[in-house]
Amino acid sequence: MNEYILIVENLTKIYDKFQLKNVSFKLKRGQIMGFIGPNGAGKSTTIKSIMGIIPFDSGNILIDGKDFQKNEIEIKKVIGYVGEHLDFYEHVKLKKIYRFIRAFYKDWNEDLFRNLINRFGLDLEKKMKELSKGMVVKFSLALALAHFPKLLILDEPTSGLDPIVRNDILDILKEYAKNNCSILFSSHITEDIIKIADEVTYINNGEIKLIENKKVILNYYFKVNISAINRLKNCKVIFKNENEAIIYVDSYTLKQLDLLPEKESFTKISLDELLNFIVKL
Ligand SMILES: Nc1ncnc2c1ncn2[C@@H]1O[C@H](COP(=O)(O)OP(=O)(O)OP(=O)(O)O)[C@@H](O)[C@H]1O
Repeated sequence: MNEYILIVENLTKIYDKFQLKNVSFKLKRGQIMGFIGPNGAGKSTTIKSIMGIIPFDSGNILIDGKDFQKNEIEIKKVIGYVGEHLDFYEHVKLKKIYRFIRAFYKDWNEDLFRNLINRFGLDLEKKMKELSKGMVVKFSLALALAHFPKLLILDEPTSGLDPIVRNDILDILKEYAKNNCSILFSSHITEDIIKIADEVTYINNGEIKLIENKKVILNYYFKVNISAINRLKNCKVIFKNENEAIIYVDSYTLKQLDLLPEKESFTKISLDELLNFIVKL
């Protein structure tokens, strides 16, 4: 079995005023990847290309070891997707929508679906237009999870939701990933990514800028004054601008640095600060 549930290789999509440029990344089975980027960075374009919602110009997408374009119907059965705009039919009851979607999946687990509906406090007799935004996301998530997909792809699922609903959703996602399932999760809300992601991928202007383990960023990435770089051997420069650099310092070097005055000018960096740094490069 392929170690990676999702491989994106050199994905290119050309719009008049925007391009996805050779986007490549890999998602391991059982891992959660946070896909971070500012507005207009190309997150949705990447996700829609992976999902086959929009055609792309070049590149390869392998899901569960298979070429997506050649095996689209088969592959869609192992993916769950919650998109950015959840425009279901407003006047239709949830029970009608779910029965319609259920018919597409031979692996549909009715007990799991009912459990999620109860846990989320949803009423299947309600019409879509009667749901709050949080309820719509929860309903979409229940639909996406009920056929127990190997890969769950979520495009900004928590944006615009209050912290209580967001936490509910993040808890469900964490539980789901424990069963060796994988999640690709785009968000502006780095707080959510900190809570659940294993890996973090940064995108800006249609280009992947960084792919890194979240704990590595939080523990071993530092912001330093540019003047300190030359004096710091064994430190890998990740990004730099005129005044500052983001460096990676391994744990051995970190211990040595404790003895040096330079350590004073080291600051740990949050996922948000790193995004700001990348955007301003
Ligand atoms: N159908 C389209 N035709 C032309 N340009 C498009 C189209 N769809 C998206 N774009 C452009 O592609 C760029 C990337 O958009 P995309 O929706 O992928 O960004 P995003 O990172 O998901 O942003 P956000 O966080 O705001 O949702 C934007 O500049 C957008 O205007």
